[in-house]
Amino acid sequence: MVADLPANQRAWLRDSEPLTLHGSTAIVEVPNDFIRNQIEGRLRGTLEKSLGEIFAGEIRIAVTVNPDIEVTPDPDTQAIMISEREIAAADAAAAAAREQQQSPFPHQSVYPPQPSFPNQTAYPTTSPGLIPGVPSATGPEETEAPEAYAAPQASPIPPPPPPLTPMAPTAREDMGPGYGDMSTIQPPPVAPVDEPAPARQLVPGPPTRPSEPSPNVLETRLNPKYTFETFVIGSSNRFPHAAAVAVSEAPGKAYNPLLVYGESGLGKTHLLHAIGHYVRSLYSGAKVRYVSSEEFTNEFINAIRDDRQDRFKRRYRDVDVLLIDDIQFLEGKTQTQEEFFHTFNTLHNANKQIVLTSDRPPKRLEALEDRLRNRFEWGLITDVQPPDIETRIAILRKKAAMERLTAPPDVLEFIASKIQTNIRELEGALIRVTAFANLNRQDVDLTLAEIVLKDLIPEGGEPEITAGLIIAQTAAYFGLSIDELTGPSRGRHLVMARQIAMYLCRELTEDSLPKIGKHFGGRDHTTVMYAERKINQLLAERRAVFNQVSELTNRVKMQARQS
Ligand SMILES: Nc1ncnc2c1ncn2[C@@H]1O[C@H](COP(=O)(O)OP(=O)(O)OP(=O)(O)O)[C@@H](O)[C@H]1O
Repeated sequence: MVADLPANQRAWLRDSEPLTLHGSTAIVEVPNDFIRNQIEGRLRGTLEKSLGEIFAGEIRIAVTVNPDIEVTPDPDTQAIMISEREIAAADAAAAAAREQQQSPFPHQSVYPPQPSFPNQTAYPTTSPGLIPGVPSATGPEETEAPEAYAAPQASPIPPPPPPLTPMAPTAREDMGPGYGDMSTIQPPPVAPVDEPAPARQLVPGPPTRPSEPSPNVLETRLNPKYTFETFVIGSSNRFPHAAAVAVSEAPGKAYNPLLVYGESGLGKTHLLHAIGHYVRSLYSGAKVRYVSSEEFTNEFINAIRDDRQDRFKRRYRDVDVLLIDDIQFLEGKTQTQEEFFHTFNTLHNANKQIVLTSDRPPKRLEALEDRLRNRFEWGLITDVQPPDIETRIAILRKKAAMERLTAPPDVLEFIASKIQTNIRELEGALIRVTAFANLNRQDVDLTLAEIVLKDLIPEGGEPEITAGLIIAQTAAYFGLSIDELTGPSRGRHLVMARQIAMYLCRELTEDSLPKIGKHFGGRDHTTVMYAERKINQLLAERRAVFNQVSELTNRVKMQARQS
């Protein structure tokens, strides 16, 4: 099939190297952005079909740029048009490859090569963590201040990667010395761009010092705890982790977009934030923006309402890395999809990195426009799976060390054996067990863990729990009306009840932070984050809170089973 390609298209493959086959994704390295764009824009379908036939199954291509690959010069003409001799040689090579059912790439004799991944282990040994500046809610008034993170701490930095090239080089420059006159090549189809992204170059540099907050540090809204350093790698997430590291080290070059999908609580958001931190630690001044697609939608609606679309556009198009969480929420929202389509095009055309997460692969995002779904498939798609028991134990161990929670290995193993899918629940169980021990001035042991987890994990499977049920039960438990619980009042008693209800929504439902905020009178997602963190902390400090949370959990679960 490759032999049937026009000569200029075969030229793009000539210097491409198949790197590894991971599941159904074939990773291909190319020397520069131009060739990547050509392969992604024009050859993807052909190559995927060809590989699909060879491997007798569906194969996706992910193209990454490796500037170390030498572009082979054409010795005769120094032009893109390949000579008859080369065509014949390429044909012969391709035919041989076909015969051997090996590689569709003209210059590769063995496919797939040994599994490997670029830059897999290189990430900072010290987190470029940001310091949380969260206010405490001790006064009579509710503290609903959104999470505000101060400047990053100075930390040792890894050796800087090579500078990123400015985006949008001319095709001629980008093809390298061997291609000579490019006039015969048609540029790849370029998506419409509303506004060009500013041409800025990311320069590797030292991390920002705390005394010198970088201009956009508050804008990034990254959770300081979600770094690569705190991310436990196991077989369930090795590939998405490696891909996340690769895009952080070479934003806009490695895979663009990178899309990570998987079920709730498996670390997708953690990876997004980790990319943000790592990019910021490697490239000083890099503009990184994290947003959930629900917030994107809300901000877009507000921008239209307030007639501030220009500001909105600038906010999302003038970035080096856009991290967008839970894109499934764009489904069915036509106008927001339209806006995101243009945002995506502007960034992608400018070689700015886009990373997306979703609860499903793009193919299954049925209520998404084809053109958007199609773009999501341009780069690398990878999934996170539920962790195996070893990874679950390692996550608990790390969490215990980070939060200074003492729990012996048999207890960690017990918790890990009981909670098998959602890592958020896994962490929640550890916090509850250690909090219970703390309140009773007891050591954490298996008997205690069994008691606590018995309440948490009922026999006979999990009933479906909704935010509405939690709100109704919490209101009744505290003698409040639902309107009071979800309304604007900030009396101390109300605030605690509301924060417990938010915490339970986070623990017992799969609703996202913005969605939970919506259930509580349209509060911001950062208010929900704050409530979750505060109740987690109070569980270990105040017996009353522990008891209230435990009793309410039981009531909610019992009610859910009955309905
Ligand atoms: N591999 C991991 N190592 C350490 N912690 C992890 C790992 N995976 C997930 N976690 C932790 O589990 C919790 C849930 O993860 P996260 O919020 O990233 O999940 P998610 O896939 O984005 O879920 P959702 O789709 O519901 O938003 C977080 O506290 C996160 O730090």
